[in-house]
Amino acid sequence: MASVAHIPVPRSNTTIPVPTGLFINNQFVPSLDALEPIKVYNPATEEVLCEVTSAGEKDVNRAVAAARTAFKTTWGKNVTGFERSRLLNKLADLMERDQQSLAELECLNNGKPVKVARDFDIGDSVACLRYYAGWADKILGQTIEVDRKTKVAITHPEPIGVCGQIIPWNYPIQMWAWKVAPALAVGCTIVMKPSEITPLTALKLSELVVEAGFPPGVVNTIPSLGSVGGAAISSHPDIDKVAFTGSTITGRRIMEAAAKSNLKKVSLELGGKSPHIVFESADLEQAANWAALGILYNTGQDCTAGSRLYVQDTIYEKFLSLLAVKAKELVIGDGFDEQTGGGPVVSKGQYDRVWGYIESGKKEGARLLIGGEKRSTPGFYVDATIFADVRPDMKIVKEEIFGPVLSVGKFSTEEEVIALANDTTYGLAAGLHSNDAGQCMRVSQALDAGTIWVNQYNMLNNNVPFGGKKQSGIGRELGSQALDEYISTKAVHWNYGEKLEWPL
Ligand SMILES: NC(=O)C1=CN([C@@H]2O[C@H](COP(=O)(O)OP(=O)(O)OC[C@H]3O[C@@H](n4cnc5c(N)ncnc54)[C@H](O)[C@@H]3O)[C@@H](O)[C@H]2O)C=CC1
Ligand code: BAL
Repeated sequence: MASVAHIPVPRSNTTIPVPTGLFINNQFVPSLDALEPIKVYNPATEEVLCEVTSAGEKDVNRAVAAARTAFKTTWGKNVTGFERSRLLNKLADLMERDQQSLAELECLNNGKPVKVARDFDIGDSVACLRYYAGWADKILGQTIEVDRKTKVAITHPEPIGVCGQIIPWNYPIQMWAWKVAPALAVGCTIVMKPSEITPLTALKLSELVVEAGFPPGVVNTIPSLGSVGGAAISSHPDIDKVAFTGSTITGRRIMEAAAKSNLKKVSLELGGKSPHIVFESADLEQAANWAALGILYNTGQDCTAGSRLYVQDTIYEKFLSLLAVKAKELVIGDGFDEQTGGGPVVSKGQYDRVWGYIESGKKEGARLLIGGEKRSTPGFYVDATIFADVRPDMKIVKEEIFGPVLSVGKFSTEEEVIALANDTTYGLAAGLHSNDAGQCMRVSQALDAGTIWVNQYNMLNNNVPFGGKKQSGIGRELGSQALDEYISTKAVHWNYGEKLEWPL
């Protein structure tokens, strides 16, 4: 029996018990590989919260074997859509029941405020589970006419099999839900590798998987280092599909490993450097709110962060003043205070990385509008930082920072800003603000990204597909499109009348 860590909850006398073993076959078990445990930190205090078991290659093999057995026996094609739907709805109910303690744990491990984790990440995740519960008994095949008299073809949308799911640290619960819900809805089994930086809520959710009544082996959770467990999943010969969210460099490695092993199906949700455009006709007050949200939500640790802002020259200085005020209004601090809107960045590594970019912006001559000063108190906090008058060749304009650091540039014409916006290897998202409907339509058509927001930013819905173009990814999450990522379509050609004349 593996152990349980009791994590103290600030401002209360309570603790949250978190199982720290590997979750395989509905049990928390010790590692077969006996690797160094993973130290898990609180980014608000820089202190260690607990240690969790780190899976090695033997553990990955054991989790895959459990998932394969479940796929062949209790899950896969052996369970009805009605039952998959019932279990997903039950899991959603349990997540909703535990939303406060899950939000507290997410805050302690990831840094995001409890209010944000509870009302947005978990609220959206519960809805995501329910959305895919709704799909589970509606995964339909087709009857395809072949010649009307002697033959017909039937398609069966079958679950693809055992899925490796590798998720990042910026939305630990939400990325879990985005991956797990469509996979379970179609009948796949799962080997889930949470980020080694934020494994706690995935372990806690594993308890809910048992309580909901999922059979052993359907969902397995194995915290591990990316270079160990993540690499073993990507190259595993008995995993049929890998779904990943994270950096473009790791996405490339996963695709390479998939190609070199068993050609498993791959879906990738990768980085971005998303442009956000404000035209002179826009409601400037509203555009400033959305621009602040676009870069500050989740402390900028968002693949869709609107990190390149382009403002029309006629309103440039006025808009910058407005934006500076809005950005300073967001309270970044104690995540257990319900007034707090933003937390620290997730880790020392991420903190150093973001400060490296801030220093580079200063060195390359961008005008520092607000922020750019380190706090002297503990915690990986980075205050809202805005650089104006940036040039396209600056590092802060070209590279994903994943922090609350905005680069603002000026443009004069629609054509000019479309060219600036599309001048990137990424293609995840883009936003524009304008009061001219024709311009909204023209520009949203011209922007080269998987998601375009018009007069808003960063709003996603469970029933709308999400994913990237160019080097921002392959495949789609959310919406009915996400189901396709987990389906292998079988075509049955049926002859009920043709006699074959032989030889030909
Ligand atoms: N698109 C997104 O949502 C995310 C983007 N990023 C970007 O990546 C930068 C670096 O963050 P990292 O934590 O290093 O991202 P990462 O892409 O390395 O980590 C994401 C996940 O991939 C796993 N991983 C790492 N190496 C692997 C490998 N060789 N094979 C399989 N899985 C592997 C990690 O363990 C984690 O679960 C961030 O600053 C940000 O720019 C990071 C996290 C999420
Ligand atoms: N905001 C979409 C999910 C992500 O950042 O990974």
